[in-house]
Amino acid sequence: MTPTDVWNPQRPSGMPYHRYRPHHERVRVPVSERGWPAARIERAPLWVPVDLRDGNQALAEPMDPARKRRFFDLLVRVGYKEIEVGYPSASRTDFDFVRHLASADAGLPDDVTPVVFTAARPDLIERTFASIEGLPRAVVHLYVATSPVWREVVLGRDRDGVRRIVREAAELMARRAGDTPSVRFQFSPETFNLTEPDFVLELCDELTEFWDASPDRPVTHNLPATVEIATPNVYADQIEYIHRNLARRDSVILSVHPHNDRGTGVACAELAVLAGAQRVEGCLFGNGERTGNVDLVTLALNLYAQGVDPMVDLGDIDAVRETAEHCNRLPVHPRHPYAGDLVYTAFSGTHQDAISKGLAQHARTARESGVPEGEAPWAVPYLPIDPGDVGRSYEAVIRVNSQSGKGGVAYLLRTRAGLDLPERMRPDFARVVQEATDDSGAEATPKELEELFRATYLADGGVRPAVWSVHTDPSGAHRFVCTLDTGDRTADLEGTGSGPLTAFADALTGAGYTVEVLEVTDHPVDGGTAAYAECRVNGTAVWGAGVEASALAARVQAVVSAVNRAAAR
Ligand SMILES: CC(=O)SCCNC(=O)CCNC(=O)[C@H](O)C(C)(C)COP(=O)(O)OP(=O)(O)OC[C@H]1O[C@@H](n2cnc3c(N)ncnc32)[C@H](O)[C@@H]1OP(=O)(O)O
Ligand SMILES: CC(C)C(=O)C(=O)O
Repeated sequence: MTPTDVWNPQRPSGMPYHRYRPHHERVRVPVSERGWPAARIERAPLWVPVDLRDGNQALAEPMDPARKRRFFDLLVRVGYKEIEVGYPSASRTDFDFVRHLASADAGLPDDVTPVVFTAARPDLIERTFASIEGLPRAVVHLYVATSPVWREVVLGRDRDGVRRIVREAAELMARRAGDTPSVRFQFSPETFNLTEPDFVLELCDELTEFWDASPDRPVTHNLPATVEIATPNVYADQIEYIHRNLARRDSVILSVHPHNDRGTGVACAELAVLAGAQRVEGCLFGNGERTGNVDLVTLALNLYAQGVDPMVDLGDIDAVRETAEHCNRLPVHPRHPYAGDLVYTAFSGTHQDAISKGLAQHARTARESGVPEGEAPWAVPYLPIDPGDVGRSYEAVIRVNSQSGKGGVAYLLRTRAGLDLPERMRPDFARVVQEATDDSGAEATPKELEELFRATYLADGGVRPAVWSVHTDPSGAHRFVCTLDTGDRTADLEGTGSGPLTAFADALTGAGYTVEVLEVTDHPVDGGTAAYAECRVNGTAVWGAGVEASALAARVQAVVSAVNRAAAR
């Protein structure tokens, strides 16, 4: 046995992993300098949603015109300024949608530029230009796959052959656009991440030159991880290499288009921006081919959570999500970053404890510094952003089940039922909740928690002071006089003490209870007072509670509740 066998007992999987080649054997990235590891993202890149094209082409049921328009309006509302609106040569719906945007009554905002997508085929390019006639501005986006496997298997061309397709398409585009500045060009070497970097540079530089790009009319070179196959650092190296070596760099908008096959689309996009990308294409909530395009919502809110303006307004994330779900006919996962139903919810005890302490601290800090809670710096454990910032309420932040602890239970009782249990009482009620949720195996809603609290502490029990009064004599001593109903009989009792409760405890000795009041607190509630008392009853410490119209009645009731709970044990 080697030392490794001691701590790593894993054995060969038996799966045919040898069928796959690592990325570095397929593409060599000639990195000589690497700036991205130390870079920071200090401003948002230009986000370009491609939901209406790449997202749409991945749907079993592509969007109908009404859904397309609804999605487009959402994207405009959120604040996207360049939007890929379709593949007009591919379907009548897409063609008609672009024509619709070109019509006077479409209300295309002055600061929004539609992007239209085309393959490098003359008939498709012609149709694409026919679709944008009358649009005040547009980007025509040309794509051709460039990597060895796609060249050989799909296109049946070598590097020169692909260069010729690109060149001929570019010529036709330039002819159709004339020198109108309202049409700009975009090029995507599809499968960029699998392509030899020198070939990408060759194609991009040639187009920059041929289209005569300038800082006033830049060309967009968009470098897709069409199928994500390497770790994000590799993509970052690829992007940085192109960024450093592109010709006429100030006339090029360097864009990326990550997919998410390895589940690292977001990381690829972020590292690509560190590496020099200025524009990111993706889809809301990561819809798109296979495992999806990179998720633009996550990217924007990741920046937001770092104190960087995301330049899009996601303040009502549920409305954004509902529209995307409706248009795509696909649900967003409950655990989806920032937007899922459960992402601001804690079920587990220690998380709930930390969150409720954090929220209380946040409220205190805001109060003390005189700023609204929604403006105060955010530092609440387990919640990377304030749910309120994306339109989520705090109501669902803490939910109770059998894995919850006293902190979460107390938080819900306080915030949802107005009952602020003293710290030392919380474990007592948490045990009751634990038993109930262990039995049911289900979550306890705030309403159920309140009912459980009432059933545990406030229900009528064995003894009840039917009539009672407290008298204070001039020396300050208290006398408690009551008729105690014990269910099967009543007894007239009287006791004295330094306060009303000690006098009541003294009276209870007449009914056979030795009661010592150990701790009692109260606070106002709607229409009265809630009181909590810990009493030693016949030698056992027990908590009780009362909710009554007056503070004294609530305190007396809390002692009665403790006595009854002790008797029921
Ligand atoms: C990574 C991406 O997302 S790329 C975008 C993919 N999106 C779509 O395909 C959605 C819309 N597409 C369509 O509706 C259709 O594919 C159309 C209308 C564009 C073309 O349809 P068809 O003419 O029937 O061709 P088909 O769909 O079979 O595509 C295959 C052909 O396109 C060629 N092709 C693939 N990419 C390109 C390209 N970028 N430029 C030129 N030709 C291309 C293939 O080599 C193949 O040609 P071949 O038939 O000579 O072998
Ligand atoms: C062609 C580009 C933009 C694309 O959609 C991809 O590679 O996924």
